[in-house]
Amino acid sequence: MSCCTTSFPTKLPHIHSWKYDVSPKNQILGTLSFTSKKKSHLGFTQTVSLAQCSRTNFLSAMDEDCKLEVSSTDGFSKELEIAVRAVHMACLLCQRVQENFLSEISEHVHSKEDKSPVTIADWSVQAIVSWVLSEAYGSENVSIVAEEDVEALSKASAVRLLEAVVKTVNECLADAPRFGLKGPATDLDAKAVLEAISRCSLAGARGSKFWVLDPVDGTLGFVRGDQYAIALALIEDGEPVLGVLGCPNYPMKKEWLSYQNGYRRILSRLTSHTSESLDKGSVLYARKGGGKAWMQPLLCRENNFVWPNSAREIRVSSIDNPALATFCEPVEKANSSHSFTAGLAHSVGLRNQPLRVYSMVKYAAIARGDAEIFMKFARACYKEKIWDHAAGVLIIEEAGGVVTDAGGHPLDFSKGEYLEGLDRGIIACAGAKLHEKIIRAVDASWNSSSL
Ligand SMILES: Nc1ncnc2c1ncn2[C@@H]1O[C@H](COP(=O)(O)OS(=O)(=O)O)[C@@H](OP(=O)(O)O)[C@H]1O
Ligand SMILES: [Mg+2]
Ligand SMILES: [Mg+2]
Ligand SMILES: [Mg+2]
Repeated sequence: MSCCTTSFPTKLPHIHSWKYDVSPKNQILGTLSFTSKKKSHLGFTQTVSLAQCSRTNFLSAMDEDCKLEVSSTDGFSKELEIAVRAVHMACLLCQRVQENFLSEISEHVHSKEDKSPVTIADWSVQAIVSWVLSEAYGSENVSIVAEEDVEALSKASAVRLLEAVVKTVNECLADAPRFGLKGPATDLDAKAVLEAISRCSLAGARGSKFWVLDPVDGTLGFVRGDQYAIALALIEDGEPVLGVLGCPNYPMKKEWLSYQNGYRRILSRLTSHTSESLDKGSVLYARKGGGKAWMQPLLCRENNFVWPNSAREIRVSSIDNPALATFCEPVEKANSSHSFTAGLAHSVGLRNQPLRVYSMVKYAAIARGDAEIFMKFARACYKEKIWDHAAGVLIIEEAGGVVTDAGGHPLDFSKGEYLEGLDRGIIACAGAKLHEKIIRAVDASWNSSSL
């Protein structure tokens, strides 16, 4: 990641370690990472543009024991930069909508044909991500596959609903400059919003390069005031190459995840804390092949929405002893068999209670090292969708983890809307040792299961 310019610090009293790299032209470009003994700096990454800073000047400005890390700026940088910003915008949009929901849920939640919930946040996020990507690359050059369509929104009876979506979209796009993005010259009208949503057609899922978006993953968690995620990935030749996961109710600190009684409770705890804990959410991202994944706090009103944002590298947990490991699974029994995973947990020697969390926040928890295993075993008749997994899979892999189906095969993102050929279920682990144990346990107990 590069682009954002900040002044280069010449006096660094708090910095105790740096890593550095220098481009062939003797210039330092990219992301400057540092660690510092000062608590507020610890583990953070400052994104800077150092194009004007020569190696000689730079080295002489450093303390002797300093190391500077500059991430490589390859072809994905601009795409990742824009995707991260779009997801940040989407997170703020969802936070605003969720706050309104908590007072009048029933008026805002609509049922889709399959009886699953959909809200103005799902449509609005799809519209703004589609709009931002199309503005950046030209709509004819961008292919996006996303969960929602405009059928319900386009009905004559849905006029008020559509108005609410248009209003939410425009409020969000008005904030684009805060994120270094250009908003529309004038507000989008209903036609433009519907067009942005419907541009994300499933047909794109068969191309060689396309974006995959779940505008609100875990809509049930969202309407219940609990965890949910915004998931954006770029697929190239059937594999995720960029992944961004926005987790608006999953702050930088692990302990908030265990609050399963909803957002209200989390909020009341947060407001009684210092400004540090006012970060209510996080955005995780990774690029394929870098072997690194990152996490940023959400910009928030209390911090005056300052961009560029800081980022911290994340890594999976080093725990490989099942007795110490925690596994995550869906909240809803209908989405994954709790009894089958309970049997697996017992046979592998997992002792901790399962962490039941809505949405791809489960993937985020593994990537951040807050849990070690994620398992999902849906009913045989259910086909997993690519947007429910693409971003999370890449982020876990780049953070050092392993994700496969229950047969140990990588998930196949090359066959359209669904993860075709998925063997039984999905298993994500912090490390290969735990992963092998789970795979073996699935084999041993599958035939006697009713799945
Ligand atoms: N029957 C069934 N079986 C398996 N999976 C299903 C099923 N129905 C839905 N889904 C998809 O699950 C997504 C939410 O998954 P979660 O892991 O978050 O489940 S849970 O909400 O915690 O129970 C959810 O994503 P969203 O629609 O984006 O919320 C669905 O794509
Ligand atoms: Mg849905
Ligand atoms: Mg989903
Ligand atoms: Mg969704």
